[in-house]
Amino acid sequence: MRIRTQHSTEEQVAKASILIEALPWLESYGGKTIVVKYGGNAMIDDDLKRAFAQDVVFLRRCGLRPVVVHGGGPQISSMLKRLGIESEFRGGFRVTTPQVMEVVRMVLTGQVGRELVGLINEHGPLAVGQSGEDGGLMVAERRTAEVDGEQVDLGLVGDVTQVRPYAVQDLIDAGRIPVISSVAPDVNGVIHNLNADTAAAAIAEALGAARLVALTDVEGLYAAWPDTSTTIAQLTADELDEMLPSLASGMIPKMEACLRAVRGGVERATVIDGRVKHALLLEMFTNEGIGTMVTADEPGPVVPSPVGPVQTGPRVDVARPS
Ligand SMILES: Nc1ncnc2c1ncn2[C@@H]1O[C@H](COP(=O)(O)OP(=O)(O)O)[C@@H](O)[C@H]1O
Ligand SMILES: CC(=O)N[C@@H](CCC(=O)OP(=O)(O)O)C(=O)O
Repeated sequence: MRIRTQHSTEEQVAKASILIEALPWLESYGGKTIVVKYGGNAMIDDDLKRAFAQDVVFLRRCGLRPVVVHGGGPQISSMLKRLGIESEFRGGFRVTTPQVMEVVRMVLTGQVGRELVGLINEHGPLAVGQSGEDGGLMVAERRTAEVDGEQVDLGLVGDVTQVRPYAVQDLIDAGRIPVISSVAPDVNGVIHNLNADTAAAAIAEALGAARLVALTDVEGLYAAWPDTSTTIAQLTADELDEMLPSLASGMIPKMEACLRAVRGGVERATVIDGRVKHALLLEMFTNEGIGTMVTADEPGPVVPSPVGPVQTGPRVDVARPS
């Protein structure tokens, strides 16, 4: 026998209304691909990592098609420190020598990716790890960064020029959750270090994802960083384009990635606070959402809608398998 704990009617209704608030969003996103970028700075707490894994599984079990693209900047920095290898960031990107590249590849694909796969798979055999190298997923091209008006060399840092999303699509179609690390070869097979936000945007675009959601360690995009009193809730691609030159450090690649995604056909790109437990569920299934949302220049209302992503034509070359 089990005695039922008594709750007030208000408590019961409050619980049910949370589920009911989620209903139109579940209907709207059912069957859609959602690319979630999990950043290194939001993945340093074990409790938060477990909650993140639960959220991703929740999306999949609700009929959405989540794909995780992960970073691991702090984890790379800590391994480099242990190995006594110097590294620096310029314009938000890590200057990557061949020696640093070996560590980046080892930490992202061999350590951070493995850990995320393990956490998701505590809920069932869902996650499959992939690097940008597997199945020729991404092709990189060496890039520079603008620092104080000048282009600086970053070493083996790449931008994404081509995505072959087929292996990822196969996994999604089979009910799996791809977990992708941000390294990729150039056309000569030389492995490059990709900023994970950049990789996530290119993959979201190539998959025709409805949403790109990037978890980070701030509330969203602050209007006048380093002042943190005002967080922008929503802005258009044009408004973001204007703000980009004034942005600092890690926000540069992150907001560039959001811009690229929405200009490439992703309906909305959002930066959310990964320090908040279950931030992903709050963003996906509540009316208010959290963080900063970037929309196309003439955004539709941010309400549940059964219409598919607006396709403005991919900026990355989506190669067909030969
Ligand atoms: N306008 C801004 N709004 C919010 N954060 C900013 C802004 N400009 C710079 N930042 C910095 O960018 C950081 C997020 O980028 P990054 O450290 O690369 O995150 P992640 O590891 O999650 O990819 C924040 O912690 C903050 O220090
Ligand atoms: C070129 C470049 O800077 N690459 C990043 C890759 C990892 C990453 O992007 O991790 P976060 O998402 O945790 O920042 C780096 O080496 O740190």
